[in-house]
Amino acid sequence: MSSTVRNNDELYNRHYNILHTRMKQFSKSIGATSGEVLFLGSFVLNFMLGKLIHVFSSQEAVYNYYNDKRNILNQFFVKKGWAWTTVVIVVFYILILRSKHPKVQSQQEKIRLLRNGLIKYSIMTFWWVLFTQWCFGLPIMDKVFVWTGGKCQKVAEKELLRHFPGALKDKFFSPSSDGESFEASSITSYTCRKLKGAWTGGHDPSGHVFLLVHSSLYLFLETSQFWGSWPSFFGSARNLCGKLRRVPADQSAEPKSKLAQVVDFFHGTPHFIVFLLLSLWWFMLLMTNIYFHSLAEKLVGLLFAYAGALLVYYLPRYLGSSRIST
Ligand SMILES: CCCCCCCC/C=C\CCCCCCCC(=O)SCCNC(=O)CCNC(=O)[C@H](O)C(C)(C)COP(=O)(O)O
Ligand SMILES: Nc1ncnc2c1ncn2[C@@H]1O[C@H](COP(=O)(O)O)[C@@H](OP(=O)(O)O)[C@H]1O
Repeated sequence: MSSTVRNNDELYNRHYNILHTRMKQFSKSIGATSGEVLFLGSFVLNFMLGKLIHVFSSQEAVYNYYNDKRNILNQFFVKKGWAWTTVVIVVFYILILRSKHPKVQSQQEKIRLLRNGLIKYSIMTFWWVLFTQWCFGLPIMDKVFVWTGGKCQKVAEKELLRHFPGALKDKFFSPSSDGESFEASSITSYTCRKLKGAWTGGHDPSGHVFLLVHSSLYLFLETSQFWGSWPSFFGSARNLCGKLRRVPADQSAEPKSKLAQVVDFFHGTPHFIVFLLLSLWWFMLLMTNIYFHSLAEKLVGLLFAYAGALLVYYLPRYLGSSRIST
């Protein structure tokens, strides 16, 4: 080996060790593992990557299928994002309970796991509801918008009469200064969209950024307690691909159907389904970061998503609570 290559290797190892030690120190100081710090940080990376792509892409690349709000990934997955997250966590728990994982052997362990899982799911669901759906009136994201001067404007009278008949119209809406349309500051963004109004004038935190980061943090922090290692994860995936491609040597023996092999794989690797959804959420977050909202609005969505995970997963660790242990 030449001395230049050896020097480079030594330099690389030294830098790697410094980075590794710093990372460990930082993780320890905030009560998280190195993997968690990387995962939490990946959303900031996504944010910066989105900005860079937006700035450096040509117009043709900036306008495409993924910034069409009607694209199927947005309408069928993200817009029902909490429901998909719920489906995945339920399937994950079923697989873990059936997998004879060393952490869930006895009946007592299973009950404790389910109880803790349900408590954390309920709090995370409640936080999602408060931010995006309802918070003793308007959801938090819409409250922020209205408090910063935002309104639902340019609502045509025809639309209004269709959805707000009679006295309801006067309760919520007043005529705009243009004299041709109506406006309101106490209806949700959802209602405004239904009325084909313009949701403008305030700081509008990104619901998409919130939902995608909130769901990802929940799935990651909830399932990481059962994580094995990357080599075994990829090993299982490679193994499955090999089995699906291979023609059985003994043609006379009853071969396992491909479907049965895939089912076996999901049983043995319950994290795979979580991995799939996390990949989709990360990709859709990148699309939101490239094409939608202002930087500040996305940052507020991100901070509210971090807040939920801090409350449910890090605060108990910090307080040394044993009631909702992860
Ligand atoms: C130990 C196991 C723990 C898991 C326990 C699970 C228990 C489940 C219990 C029973 C199952 C019942 C079935 C429940 C179904 C799931 C509940 C839901 O999530 S229903 C709501 C689905 N809706 C969504 O997902 C909507 C997501 N969309 C939004 O929040 C917003 O559209 C937006 C923030 C993405 C954007 O807002 P916009 O205004 O810009 O469109
Ligand atoms: N990744 C994505 N793909 C497609 N549309 C997206 C998107 N992220 C955000 N949007 C759209 O951008 C708008 C603002 O999103 P949000 O406030 O939730 O961050 C929403 O439009 P609509 O409300 O008209 O559906 C939403 O559908």
